[in-house]
Amino acid sequence: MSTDSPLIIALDFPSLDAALCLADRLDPSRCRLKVGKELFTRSGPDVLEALHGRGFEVFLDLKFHDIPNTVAGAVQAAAEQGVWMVNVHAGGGRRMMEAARERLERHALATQLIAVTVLTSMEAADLAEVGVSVSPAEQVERLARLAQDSGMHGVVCSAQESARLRELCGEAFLKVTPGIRPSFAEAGDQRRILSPAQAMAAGSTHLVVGRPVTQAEDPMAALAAIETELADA
Ligand SMILES: O=C(O)c1cc(=O)[nH]c(=O)n1[C@@H]1O[C@H](COP(=O)(O)O)[C@@H](O)[C@H]1O
Repeated sequence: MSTDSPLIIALDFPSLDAALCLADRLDPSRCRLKVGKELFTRSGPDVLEALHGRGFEVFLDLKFHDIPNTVAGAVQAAAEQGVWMVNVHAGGGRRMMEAARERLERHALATQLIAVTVLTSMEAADLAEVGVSVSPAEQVERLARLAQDSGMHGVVCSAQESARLRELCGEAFLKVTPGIRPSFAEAGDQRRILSPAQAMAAGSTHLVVGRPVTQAEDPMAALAAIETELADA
């Protein structure tokens, strides 16, 4: 089932059972689901089959970062399992991203391919420690431009950078933004955060929301509260 909703719920769970328990409380016409490293490492492709079988579109968030041939093969493997979206790290460079895009095209695979810029948990001091002396915003701009030049459909960035990337890369270039905190949620380990309504106003095309929904007593009510915040904006 395809949905118009910008919401992607991050299924960050340690087991297939726990993930499906949450998925069964959500509605594929109102959100997509994201499968990340912990869940995929534990469950393998079974989780993709189970979620597709329930009608969800799936973002496989494994943030591939390796030599071009290895990443191209991994992206092809993800796309052949029917995922809606897959990601790589823009820091892997132009040749890596181009190889991934070419591989999808060669096999006529329609999966959305996006690149992570600077993780939303990172701030200037974290970048400085890994030898990047510019601000997170500047580094995001640089990597987003490179990602677009390398044929990516969009990027993962903080919603705080969406407005600038809309100017720089256009409306159609996807801006998938984690670090979303509705009014009822805590920041936790995220650093560069915005509310759902602020993120959409800034030009985010998709909002990744994890704990505010998955840890809620009533996840569907939390999702509905986010929809209300978006509708009232
Ligand atoms: O690629 C991602 O999805 C991602 C990139 C990023 O920069 N920051 C980030 O938080 N994420 C993911 O987005 C989700 C955010 O979850 P919450 O912080 O619980 O809302 C997690 O699954 C992260 O792995």
